[in-house]
Amino acid sequence: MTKFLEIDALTMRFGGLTAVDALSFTVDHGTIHGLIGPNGAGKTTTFNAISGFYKPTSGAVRLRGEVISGLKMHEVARRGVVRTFQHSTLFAELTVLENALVGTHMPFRPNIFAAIVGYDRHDRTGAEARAREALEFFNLAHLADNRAGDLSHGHQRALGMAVAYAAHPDVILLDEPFTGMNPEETRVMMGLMRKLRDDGTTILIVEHDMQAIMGLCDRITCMSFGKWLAEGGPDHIRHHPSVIEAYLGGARHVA
Ligand SMILES: Nc1ncnc2c1ncn2[C@@H]1O[C@H](COP(=O)(O)OP(=O)(O)OP(=O)(O)O)[C@@H](O)[C@H]1O
Repeated sequence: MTKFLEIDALTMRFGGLTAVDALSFTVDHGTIHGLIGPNGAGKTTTFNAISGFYKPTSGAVRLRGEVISGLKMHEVARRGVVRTFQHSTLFAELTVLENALVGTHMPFRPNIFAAIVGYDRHDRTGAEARAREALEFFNLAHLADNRAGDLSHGHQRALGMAVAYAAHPDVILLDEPFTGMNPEETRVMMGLMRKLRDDGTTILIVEHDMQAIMGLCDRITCMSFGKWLAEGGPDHIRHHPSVIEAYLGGARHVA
């Protein structure tokens, strides 16, 4: 059977440093899959290679058997894999709805301003319906006309996901979505992610908040020094001796 999202012997070198070293794992359709590991393990680099931000030194990423590694970011997005960034990439001066509109055109136009002004009324109507649907999905519809920069931190992160969702992706890559969130915002965000998964979107998530990862993920891959270290459900990973050792070496605790 064709694997859904397959990372196959992915390797990424920066000069003499091998940040990701022949990493292989598979993300199943309709799951929340966590990618964890101590600082510097290579998680963000892996994300960047999957999303098209980096071209891997060797190895491949395949979606439903089709190679997507080495493509440009918007080409990867067009094939259904969209990422959010560690830090907010919203347009603070634009409204919430306008930000979501940018998302509807993410797979098609790298030029974001064209997304707002550069297409005919028919296109805009369809795009606006999709943008409003995304806001509805993330409980942001009542804030559509607010300036994105005026939203609370939690709402801004939800809007970041709505922008990604507006592109109707098959896979959303989330890079540290809980950073800077209070427990209530984290709880709400976890609910939104489950809703997204139950709606059929596959999620690959990098996150340091172990409690959130353990409570959220169907499956977890742990990497260390660029290499695959362990994989399994939260209970398997939580008690895995190599995982515990890797984290203790980095003075962190596994929840
Ligand atoms: N553009 C780059 N040029 C050179 N080295 C890099 C580059 N990006 C990452 N690295 C190095 O690759 C290694 C892996 O970094 P990466 O950011 O992927 O790890 P990480 O697991 O995401 O870490 P963290 O949890 O701290 O975010 C590190 O040693 C880092 O210094």
